[in-house]
Amino acid sequence: MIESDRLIAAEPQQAEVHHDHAIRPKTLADYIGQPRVREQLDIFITAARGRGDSLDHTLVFGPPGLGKTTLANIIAAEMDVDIKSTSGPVLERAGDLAAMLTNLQPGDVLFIDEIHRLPAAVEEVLYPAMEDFQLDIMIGEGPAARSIKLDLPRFTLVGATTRAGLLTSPLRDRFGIVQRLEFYAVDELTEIVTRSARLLGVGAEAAGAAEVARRARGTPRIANRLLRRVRDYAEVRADGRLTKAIADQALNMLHVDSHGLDHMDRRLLLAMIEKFDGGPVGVDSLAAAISEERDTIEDVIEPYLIQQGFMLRTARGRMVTRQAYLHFGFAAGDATPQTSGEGRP
Ligand SMILES: Nc1ncnc2c1ncn2[C@@H]1O[C@H](COP(=O)(O)OP(=O)(O)OP(=O)(O)O)[C@@H](O)[C@H]1O
Ligand SMILES: [Mg+2]
Repeated sequence: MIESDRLIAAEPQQAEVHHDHAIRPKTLADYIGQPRVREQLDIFITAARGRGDSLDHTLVFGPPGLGKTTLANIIAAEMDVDIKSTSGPVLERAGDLAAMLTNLQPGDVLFIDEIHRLPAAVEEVLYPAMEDFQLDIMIGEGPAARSIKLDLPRFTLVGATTRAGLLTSPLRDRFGIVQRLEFYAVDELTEIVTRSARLLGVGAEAAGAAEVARRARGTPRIANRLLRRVRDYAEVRADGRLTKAIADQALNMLHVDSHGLDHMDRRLLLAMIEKFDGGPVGVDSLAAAISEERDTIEDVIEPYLIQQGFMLRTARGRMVTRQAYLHFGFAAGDATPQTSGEGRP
């Protein structure tokens, strides 16, 4: 699991859930960035609505905090239907899914988060439901067991996952629309920070918002979290305005470096440099070396480091890049520090 004190953890933290309500975008027009996803969904939604049809089943995948749940809610709002939400690990038995399915109204969105964690027996119930809008389920056990078939209303399944690669192919194939969310560019995150600051009533200068955005690991959830911490700092140490200098001081105090890397990122990269000579190293050895779960490395830590060019995934294992050596003040390929590189933990 993620250490709960990880400021830039991409997972939501308890207290954030209700803060989020105020700043979570509710329409496609308010959803910043992801231009390709927005354009496609806009077309598909407009077309489905024009035909009076439900939207095709939609799979959304991408690293934590990039806006999958937000998008599921937006799809329902834009289709003007209700959304019923659940998640893979919660649906333990076929009956749990049957209860959700029989509760749907025509056109409704059924949102299943972490859909890669659906138990196999539950997933099998989903196939005919998605394809033919039929519920086909066994009830009871032994000689008294019988199978029942029920017609379901046409509904839209929206599935979200951080790891599309873990989906079985029969499940994946049943989604008519597949959207991949990308890390956000700094200017997009700047827009998100500016919007959130306005909704939270924080006076933000453009350069201040940009500084928060630069250090947010390409992730809106982290941008919003850093904004709240910087606001605290600005209120206590200054006049409450978010300026570049205040953002800089606050984020340095919080040990978020100029690339948005935190101690987890630094531990991972430094372990590769110092213990494995830069790699290649298998992900399991790496997980053991930094006492992290393999899943956390694969889902949460490494996608951004790879996207930013600090490390690579190769057939022989993970490797750090020249850029990672330089970031920590090493000469490339040499694990002896040359200068006081930034942000050594
Ligand atoms: N495109 C966006 N524009 C503005 N804000 C966004 C956008 N995407 C996400 N956010 C903000 O980031 C927060 C996190 O997004 P969300 O909860 O949808 O992420 P997620 O992909 O579902 O994460 P997880 O994998 O942890 O479930 C949202 O509450 C919202 O405030
Ligand atoms: Mg989510």
